[in-house]
Amino acid sequence: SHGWGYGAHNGPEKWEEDYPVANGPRQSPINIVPKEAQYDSSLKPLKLRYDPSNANGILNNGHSFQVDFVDDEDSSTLTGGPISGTYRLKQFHFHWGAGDDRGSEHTVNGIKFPCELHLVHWNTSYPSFGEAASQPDGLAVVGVFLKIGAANPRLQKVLDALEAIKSKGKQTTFPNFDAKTLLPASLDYWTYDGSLTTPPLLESVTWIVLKEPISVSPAQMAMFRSLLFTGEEETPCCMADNYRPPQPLKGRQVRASFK
Ligand SMILES: CN[C@@H]1CN(c2cccc(OC)c2)S(=O)(=O)c2sc(S(N)(=O)=O)cc21
Ligand SMILES: [Zn+2]
Repeated sequence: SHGWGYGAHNGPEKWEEDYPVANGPRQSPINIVPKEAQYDSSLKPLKLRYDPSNANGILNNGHSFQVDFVDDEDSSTLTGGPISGTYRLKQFHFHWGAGDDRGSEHTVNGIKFPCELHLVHWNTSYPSFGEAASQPDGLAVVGVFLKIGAANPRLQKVLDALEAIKSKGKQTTFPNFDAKTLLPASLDYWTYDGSLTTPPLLESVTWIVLKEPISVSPAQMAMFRSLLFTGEEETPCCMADNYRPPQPLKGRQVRASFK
């Protein structure tokens, strides 16, 4: 089937054909220009409380891989920051490049990072994730940049699971993982109103992009790139360059939690 993807025939330039919201007023990702971000002293500190026992499984969904969390209680939550109420952690996943010069979705002053982590949360004022995903304040995604440096031992635990989910549709159990260990020391962030960066591109995301990156080594980047977009029966195609480029700001304001 001609599902969406990141290739020449089904990639980001083609998504508008099936998802016209691709040209909407609050699309993501964007290029962040720190000098143009407005410091907002009313922004609260981010509060991320994750219970490692909520970690459930790890899945190759053919676009990225995601670690899914049990989200039927308020045990792994995001509160504070730019949002009001309580949002539950549903999954985290990554976007990365075939080379270290690209891979992130958000950029900073036009700079691309080799990888970007997204922690997806949904607003518990709605009855379910699916309901929340269609509301303007339904989702909150925390974005964390990865930059080339020393090997990241906390990330390694995730990467060690990838050989079991090499091809599309494969999944395995992934118990007892503390997603907080993937966060940098500083929770300073930029925030703006945006969308999912993959189809269905719903304009329901409050983006919270952390200023401080975490490290990843070249060998660890190679492990991301060892995954396949393709299923076991198909001609193998390495999973990489699974990022949407920055979208027009269309008058939106980016706020900073820090001076
Ligand atoms: C494939 N899309 C990912 C999976 N999801 C998904 C799956 C089905 C329906 C749906 O919307 C109703 C969303 S998701 O909401 O967990 C997210 S968030 C997100 S990102 N890059 O903007 O952080 C990518 C995806
Ligand atoms: Zn993402």
